[in-house]
Amino acid sequence: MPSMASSVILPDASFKSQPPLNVHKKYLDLSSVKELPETHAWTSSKLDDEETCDAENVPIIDLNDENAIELIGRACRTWGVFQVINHNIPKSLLDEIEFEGKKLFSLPMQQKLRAARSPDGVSGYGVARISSFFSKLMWSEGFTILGSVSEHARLLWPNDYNKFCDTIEEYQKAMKRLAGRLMWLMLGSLGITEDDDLKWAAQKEPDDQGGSAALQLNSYPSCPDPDRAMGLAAHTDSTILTILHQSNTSGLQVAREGRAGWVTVPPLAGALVVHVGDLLHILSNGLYPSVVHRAVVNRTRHRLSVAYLYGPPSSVKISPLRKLVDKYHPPLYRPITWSEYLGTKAKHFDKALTSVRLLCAPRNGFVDTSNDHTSSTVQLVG
Ligand SMILES: C=C1C[C@]23C[C@H]1CC[C@H]2[C@@]12CCC[C@@](C)(C(=O)O1)[C@H]2[C@@H]3C(=O)O
Ligand SMILES: O=C(O)CCC(=O)C(=O)O
Ligand SMILES: [Fe+2]
Repeated sequence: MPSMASSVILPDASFKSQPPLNVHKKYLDLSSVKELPETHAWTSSKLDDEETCDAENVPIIDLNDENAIELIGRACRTWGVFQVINHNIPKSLLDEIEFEGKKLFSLPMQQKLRAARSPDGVSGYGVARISSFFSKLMWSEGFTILGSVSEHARLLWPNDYNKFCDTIEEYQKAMKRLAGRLMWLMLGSLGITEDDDLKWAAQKEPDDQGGSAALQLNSYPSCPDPDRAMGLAAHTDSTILTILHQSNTSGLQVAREGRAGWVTVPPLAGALVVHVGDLLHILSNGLYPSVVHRAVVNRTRHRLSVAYLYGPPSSVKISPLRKLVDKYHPPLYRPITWSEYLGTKAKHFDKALTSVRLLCAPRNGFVDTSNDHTSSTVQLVG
C-alpha cells in the first residue's frame, strides 16, 4: 500500500471537538485551492496517454420501448453501461437530491468532518474508499449513506436535518424500485425470468423486494489544473448494478471491453446512467462484464453525482446462475456474499474479481488463464 495511505488516517476522536482546518491534505478544502498541490497531481501521462475516443456513444434506452430487454442485453454485453430514459423517477426528485447534495458539500470543512467516515467504516464523509490504493489524492469528496440517514445527518445539521433525510429516503425508495426493475430486465435479457438462486429478488410487490444498497454522493469542485487531476480513479462498482445521476456537467468516462481509450458519458437531462457491477459479472458468469469507469474534473464547474449502489441482501451467497452453467460453461466464480466481496475489494481493489475466480480447465483442453477481469478471452495452453 502506498506510504501516503497510512499517514492520512486520522483518529476518529480527533474530529469530535474542534478539529483544526485542513488538518491534512486528505481533508483539504478543494474549493478554496488556487493551485494544484503535488499531493493531488497525477502524472500527466496518466491522463494524456490514454486518448479519449468518443466515436461511439453509450446506448440510450427508453424503458417504454417494446425492445427494451434486447437493447439492454446488447448494452450489457458490449458496454456494461447504458443510459435510461422514461424511468419514472420524477425530475423534481433528481433536482432535489442534487440541491441537498450541494448544500451538504458546501458546509464548512469542520462541520463535514463531524460526520467523517471512521478509518474502517463505510458510511460518512470522506475521500473515496479506493484512495488508499493510489499514491495521489483525488479531486473529490464523498458522502456514503448506508443504513440510517439520520445518524449522519444529525452530526452535520444538529438542528435541522429533516429535509435532508426526507429527500434521501424518498430517493432511496424510488431507486430501490427502479433497481429491482432494471435487475429483472438485465436478467430477462439473459433468459432468466426466475431462479432458485435468486429467491431474495423475487418481485412480489415492486416495493417489497429484498435488495440492499448504499447511496454515494460525490462532489467534484472546479479544479485549477484539471488535466493533471483525477476526480475518481478508474474502478468497477462492487454491486449488481449502479444507478448514477450526474448533474449537468460532464465528467463520467467509461472504458469499453478490449478497446483503448475513454468514452465520455454525456449528461442528458433527466436520464440516469446504469452500470453493470462486479456481482452481476459473477451472476452472469462473465457474460455481462462490469464496466471500468472514472470521473474527470474541469476548470470552471463544480460537478455532483449521486450513485445508488445496489446489491443483494448482504449475507446472500452470489454465484454464477445455475441456468447459465453447464458442462460447456463451467462456473467461473466461487460463491461469495456482498459483504465478503466488499472486504475482498477493500483488500485487492482491481484484482478482486480475479481473486474470486475459479481456474477452470475443462476437458476440451482450454484453460482460462485470464488474470484480468476486463479480459474475457480464453487461451489455449499446452
Ligand atoms: C457498497 C459500496 C460500494 C463502494 C463501497 C461501499 C460504499 C461506497 C461505494 C464506493 C462509491 C465510490 C466508488 C467506490 C469504488 C468507492 O470507493 O466507494 C465504491 C465502492 C465499490 O463499489 O466498491
Ligand atoms: O461521478 C461519477 O460520474 C462517477 C461516480 C462513481 O463511479 C461512483 O460513485 O461509483
Ligand atoms: Fe463507480
